[in-house]
Amino acid sequence: MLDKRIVDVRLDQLEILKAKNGKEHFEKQYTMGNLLGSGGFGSVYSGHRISDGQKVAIKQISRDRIQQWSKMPGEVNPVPNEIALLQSLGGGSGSVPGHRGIIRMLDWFEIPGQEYLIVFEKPQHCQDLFDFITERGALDESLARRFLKQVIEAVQFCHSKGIVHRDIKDENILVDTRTGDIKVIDFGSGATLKDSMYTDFEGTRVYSPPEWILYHKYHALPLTVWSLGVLLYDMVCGDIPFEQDTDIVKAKPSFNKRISNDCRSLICSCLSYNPGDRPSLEQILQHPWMMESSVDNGDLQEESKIKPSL
Ligand SMILES: Nc1ncnc2c1ncn2[C@@H]1O[C@H](COP(=O)(O)OP(=O)(O)OP(=O)(O)O)[C@@H](O)[C@H]1O
Repeated sequence: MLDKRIVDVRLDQLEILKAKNGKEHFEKQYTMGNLLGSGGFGSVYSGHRISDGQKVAIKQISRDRIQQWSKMPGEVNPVPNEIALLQSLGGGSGSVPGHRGIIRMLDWFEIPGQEYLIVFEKPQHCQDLFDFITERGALDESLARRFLKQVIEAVQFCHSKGIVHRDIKDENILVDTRTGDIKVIDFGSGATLKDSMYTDFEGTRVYSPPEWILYHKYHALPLTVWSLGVLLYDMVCGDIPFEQDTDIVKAKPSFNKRISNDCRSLICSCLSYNPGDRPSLEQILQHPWMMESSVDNGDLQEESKIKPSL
């Protein structure tokens, strides 16, 4: 005969599942609007929270696209790794304080057998950095510095929480076009930070370092720093430095724009062929180019006067 306590616990778990799961439960709280973007792992829609009208972004990930699952405290079933990482970074119902440079997960839902819906804050006046650069062309160095500094601070926060993003790139950075504040998004390729070697990678190949292309191995910090080098080049030159594997493994970016020697030296040191020759995040922040003064709290629209195309 079944122990009554076990039956009660199972029924409690069922109640939790019923409360958390299901499209109906989602639809009572949120509405879904236009497609904002889609990528390898899912589609992202705009939407709003019914209770207060707050604008949100809703990421829909179909179950069969999910590669990594995690056990999360308080959850009966494993959840997509992305949800577990976002929760550790202060999202969802967790009590961990978040970081202003990292997108906040507000909620998530499982649609059993089909998909997951992750609800994010949607900053006002935001545009991803890929579109921002596509519209404006290469950014001036002071704006690139301002963005890079914020990205590094967000990445440092992730590392302090034991998480590595592994897909830092322009498409995964949202810019508030009024204030110049940025938020890192898309932890779908992230992982727990460890000192040992990684042999799996779901990030973006053109942002990945020679050691991944050649040997399918890398350490978290040099991988991150390489991607920051690609990102900085992309911001100041208007496009990424390498398209082909053969160019990545040469690790010799050629510069099609006039940029300062200090900026060039920082890019080249992040894009060092040997992972051990790349600077740490702290060393990047101390680099002479990063130390140059820029209008840190300035209004982005003020700066945009330089480029009347906006
Ligand atoms: N919180 C958000 N607020 C506003 N826009 C967002 C938000 N999250 C994502 N987007 C938009 O949706 C796009 C895709 O988001 P995201 O990178 O998380 O999805 P993905 O399916 O993992 O994409 P990929 O596979 O290309 O990395 C982003 O580039 C951005 O333009």
